[in-house]
Amino acid sequence: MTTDKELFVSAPGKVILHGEHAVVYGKVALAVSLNLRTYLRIRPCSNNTVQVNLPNIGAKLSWDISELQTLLPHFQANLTQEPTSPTPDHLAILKKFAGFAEGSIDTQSLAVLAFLYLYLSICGKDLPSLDMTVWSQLPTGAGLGSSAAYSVTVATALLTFCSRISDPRKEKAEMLRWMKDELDLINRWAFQGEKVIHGNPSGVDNAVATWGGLLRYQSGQITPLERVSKLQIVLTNTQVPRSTKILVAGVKDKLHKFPSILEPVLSSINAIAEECQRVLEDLVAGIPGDHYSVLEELIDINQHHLNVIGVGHPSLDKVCQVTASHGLHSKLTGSGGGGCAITLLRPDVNPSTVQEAKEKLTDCGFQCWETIIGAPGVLAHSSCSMAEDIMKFF
Ligand SMILES: Nc1ncnc2c1ncn2[C@@H]1O[C@H](COP(=O)(O)OP(=O)(O)O)[C@@H](O)[C@H]1O
Ligand SMILES: C[C@@](O)(CCOP(=O)(O)O)CC(=O)O
Ligand SMILES: [Mg+2]
Repeated sequence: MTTDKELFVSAPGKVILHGEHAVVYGKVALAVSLNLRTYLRIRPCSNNTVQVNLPNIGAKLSWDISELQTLLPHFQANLTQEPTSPTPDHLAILKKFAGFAEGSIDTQSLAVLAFLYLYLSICGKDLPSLDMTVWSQLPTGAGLGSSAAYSVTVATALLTFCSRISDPRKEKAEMLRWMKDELDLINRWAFQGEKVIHGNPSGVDNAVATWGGLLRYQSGQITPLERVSKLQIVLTNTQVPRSTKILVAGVKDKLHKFPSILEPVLSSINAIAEECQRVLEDLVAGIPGDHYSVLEELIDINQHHLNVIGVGHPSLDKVCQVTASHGLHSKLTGSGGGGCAITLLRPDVNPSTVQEAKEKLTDCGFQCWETIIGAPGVLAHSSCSMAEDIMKFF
């Protein structure tokens, strides 16, 4: 257990350029981290309780260690070094313990279950008394990977707190990060947290939140794409709430109902992601070509495919119409069904065109902002290095 009083960790949200939903079925996804982060503070308590404060979802809970210890017999297998998957029995036990009625689980309660699962699995040898607060710059449930940033910060904090990985603050390094093998362990535990929240996640979201930057992801294979050009995008939040778990389940049902119709669509989405990577690499290599026209066409085709698999929404169609009327191309990002869309900006785009499109989108009740992509993955922070405008939430 770390001796220092309190530890801060943070992890970025993400946008998926191409490959959402198809990546759940082993296809390629291209995803990039955002400069919006989730922050977590963890500190030891001396009152034999575990206190969890989640202001973004209005949850504040506390349990006695003695109560939590009654659950340990069900988590013995988890005490191995290897991250273990939550089973239906684990989730039923945790729902009952947390007082959540079976079947009535809203996505917000899933955060509590994910914490309990990770706490009992990672710290099970000697349950520590602790106080944890998580606050995020990311809108939750909007397709920006808030669940993954949450799972990565919780896994990182618990692994560091229980000395399962090193405490980077002791290394006095410039950027407080972990070694590759420790980041890999963080990512694999965070994936277990995503399984509680998403049901059947691909792992792309927690990979981006852990490693940061732009990466290619396919069936657990993570390929950082440092040598590709940075894209300028506008993020639009339709503010339409939705649950990734429900949307991912819906695609699974449709795929089982129409396999010969849906499988070619998923394969086409895979080809779009591959072609996008090729174009981005040509861009950075200075190979001549109308690269941005191709990138725009890929965005349009993929958006139509995402509608076909059932994860579109009228609000997302509206974003596409408004931006298209300004010569810009957009697609949903993340699980869809509302949430966020991305719009590609050409380097030579007229700033007034972008401003007009953003004003029209705002008039539709959407929230939109230009964003910087490629932020670092999970980081540790000393209290004194935390920005004041973040610290006010802790
Ligand atoms: N800052 C946070 N605090 C607490 N829970 C969070 C936070 N961010 C995300 N979550 C959990 O993740 C859920 C949203 O996950 P999901 O439906 O996958 O949407 P997305 O990952 O696109 O934001 C929330 O309902 C909550 O359970
Ligand atoms: C739809 C999916 O491909 C991405 C989900 O992203 P988000 O939770 O909506 O940010 C699911 C997954 O890859 O786990
Ligand atoms: Mg999610």
